[in-house]
Amino acid sequence: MRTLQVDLGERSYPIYIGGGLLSQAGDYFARHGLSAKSPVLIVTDDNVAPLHLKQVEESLRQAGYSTVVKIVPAGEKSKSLDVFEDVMTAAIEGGLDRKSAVVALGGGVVGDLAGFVAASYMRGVPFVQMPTTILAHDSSVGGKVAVNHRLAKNMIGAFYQPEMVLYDVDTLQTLPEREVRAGLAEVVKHGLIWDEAFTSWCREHTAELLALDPEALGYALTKGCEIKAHVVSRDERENGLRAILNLGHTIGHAIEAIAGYGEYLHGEAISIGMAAAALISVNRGADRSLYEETTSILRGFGLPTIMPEQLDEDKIIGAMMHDKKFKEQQLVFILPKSIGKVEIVSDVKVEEVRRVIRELKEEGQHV
Ligand SMILES: NC(=O)c1ccc[n+]([C@@H]2O[C@H](COP(=O)([O-])OP(=O)(O)OC[C@H]3O[C@@H](n4cnc5c(N)ncnc54)[C@H](O)[C@@H]3O)[C@@H](O)[C@H]2O)c1
Ligand SMILES: O=C(O)C(=O)C[C@@H](O)[C@H](O)[C@H](O)COP(=O)(O)O
Ligand SMILES: [Zn+2]
Repeated sequence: MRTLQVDLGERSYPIYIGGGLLSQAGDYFARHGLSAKSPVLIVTDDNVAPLHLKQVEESLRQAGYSTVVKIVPAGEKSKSLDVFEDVMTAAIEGGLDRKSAVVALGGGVVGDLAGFVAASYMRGVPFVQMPTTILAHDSSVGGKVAVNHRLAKNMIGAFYQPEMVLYDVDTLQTLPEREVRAGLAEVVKHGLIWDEAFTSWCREHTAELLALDPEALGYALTKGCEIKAHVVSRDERENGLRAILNLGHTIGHAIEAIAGYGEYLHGEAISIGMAAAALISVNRGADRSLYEETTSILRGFGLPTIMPEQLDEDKIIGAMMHDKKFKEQQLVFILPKSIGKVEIVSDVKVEEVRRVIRELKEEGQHV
């Protein structure tokens, strides 16, 4: 078991990464002083519930906690105000009080949704992340919680940090292959923004990661969490540095919104976005090898790097303008400088984006 720390100055919280952690949930709750006198709300989805809910409930019960469970439909569509209201209803009907904890047991969808409930219920109650996807090594750390609006991703949300992250990596063995690939996109992102050596390691261990080799996966997720924790610890509310975690997201979020939530998985959309960001850098003078290396790593994980023909250029641009990264009339892009290094750029012109959308569509015609 490894423990990392997110250090926010006034407070800090741990990320526990290891096997068998869900069946020790109750002990961790007690150790972190979470109240056993108030009911705990476990939010999960209908894929995760049959796999992992029982052990969490059992462990909490043994430690003296009573639980209320809300199971939401699996998938991105559950990051909505409607489902948010359903979870709130479960919290009120379940008698949660200000000392109650909300647990997110699942992937990034459940984490973002339950986190926003925790931030809002009675203006904020304790929150615990129990991630069960590879992608959630990213989403469970750092306190960004949100639901989507029809027009834009993560539009309604808050910064709300958990009490702890309990990452039981044993759960990952049941992930469908497409989710494994999509989750690894954020692992690769962490390498591309911060650590050239880790990016090379990911390339060299692609097969082990795709095969869910516990040792390789444990290393990659610890490294990914470490990079994320480090960045968030330096800039919790995205006043500067934290924006680098958005590599690939300017275009990626637009793809998710215009295609209809869930059509492209988050990891798939940001993979295309990372290819686009590298190509913008190349069009601005970087060596073409930057784009080629980036896309070859992503393709190695079976991730998409071309722009699907059916995605309308004007709609992508329109959706980008609704994103949080469009501010003061400027589009903020994270552009790679070299593998492992990025810069935050706010002078990317819409014409440059149109150009890469077309170029990435043309790439598709050659495959
Ligand atoms: N808050 C953040 O900082 C942050 C960071 C990255 C991504 N996100 C958000 O995270 C979301 C994507 O997260 P995700 O990819 O985990 O999606 P997800 O939560 O939809 O999970 C993916 C799928 O895997 C299933 N699943 C989950 N755990 C499983 C397991 N152990 N075994 C079998 N199936 C399992 C789920 O039911 C779902 O169908 C997006 O909404 C994205 O915007 C947020
Ligand atoms: O934690 C962050 O900061 C990130 O940007 C991580 C991203 O992977 C994640 O998808 C995040 O939800 C995007 O944030 P947003 O502010 O662009 O909605
Ligand atoms: Zn992301």
